[in-house]
Amino acid sequence: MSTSWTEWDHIVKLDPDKTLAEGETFEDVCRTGTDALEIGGTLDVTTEKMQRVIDACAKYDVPLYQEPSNPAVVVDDDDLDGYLVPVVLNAGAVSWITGAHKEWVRMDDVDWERTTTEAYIILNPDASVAELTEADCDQSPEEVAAYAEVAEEMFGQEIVYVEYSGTFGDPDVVEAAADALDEATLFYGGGIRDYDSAYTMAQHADTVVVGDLVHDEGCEAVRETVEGAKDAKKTPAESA
Ligand SMILES: CC(C)=CCC/C(C)=C/CC/C(C)=C/CC/C(C)=C/COP(=O)(O)OP(=O)(O)O
Ligand SMILES: O=P(O)(O)OC[C@@H](O)CO
Ligand SMILES: [Mg+2]
Repeated sequence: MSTSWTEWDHIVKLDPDKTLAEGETFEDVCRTGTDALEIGGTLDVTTEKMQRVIDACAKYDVPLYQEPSNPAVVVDDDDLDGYLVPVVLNAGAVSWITGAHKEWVRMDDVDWERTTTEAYIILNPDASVAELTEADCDQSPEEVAAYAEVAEEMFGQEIVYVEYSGTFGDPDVVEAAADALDEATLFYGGGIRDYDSAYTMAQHADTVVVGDLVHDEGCEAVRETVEGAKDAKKTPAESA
């Protein structure tokens, strides 16, 4: 499968259960300068809502990935570049580590060419995804680094995702995860709402994920986070 995420600095995560900011369209979202769209949310996602977002984004030139929160919402659609499937390393309920995946393989003819996993480490205990998966969010930077190494070296995962959904996380934790990784791509998501927060996390993470902001504030705010993420990747010579 393609590994285009190795080139991404910024992702917009669209929640099919949420509306866009007033007066904005999916075309506006696609034109923010983000490198890819991920479609997914924890609560109240259906295939119909998923399909609506895929159809609205398909004609623009931005990579489009589904991030299914359970096997029942996976949409089979050629307009998708692929599927990024969470595996929650610090889940309390084992179903979110392998059980849901086993059921998915039983019920679907999985398109492995277009499927890869994201090794989630969930760190905001107040997020619905933490509640759902009964994640143990009490993790030191060293423990998060160890999870990241397990993902890469033991399970061969290509993407590690430090997830603080809904709140801005600890940059030291993200730095520890980054230091633990060799080849895998590090995603960071949670509470990125402006240039500075994007810049700070993109100094450590390979890719920052912006979710709620697109729904709450809209595309102008998202564009600033794209700039922050891109600027953090510039070499000193480029920034001069
Ligand atoms: C095997 C298949 C196909 C799916 C299972 C995939 C797994 C393990 C999912 C568990 C974790 C999960 C629900 C991930 C979704 C990622 C996500 C959108 C997290 C952010 O959600 P929140 O921000 O907490 O939720 P809301 O914004 O909906 O409140
Ligand atoms: O909604 P926010 O807080 O931006 O989080 C983004 C993403 O990591 C959620 O899965
Ligand atoms: Mg959310």
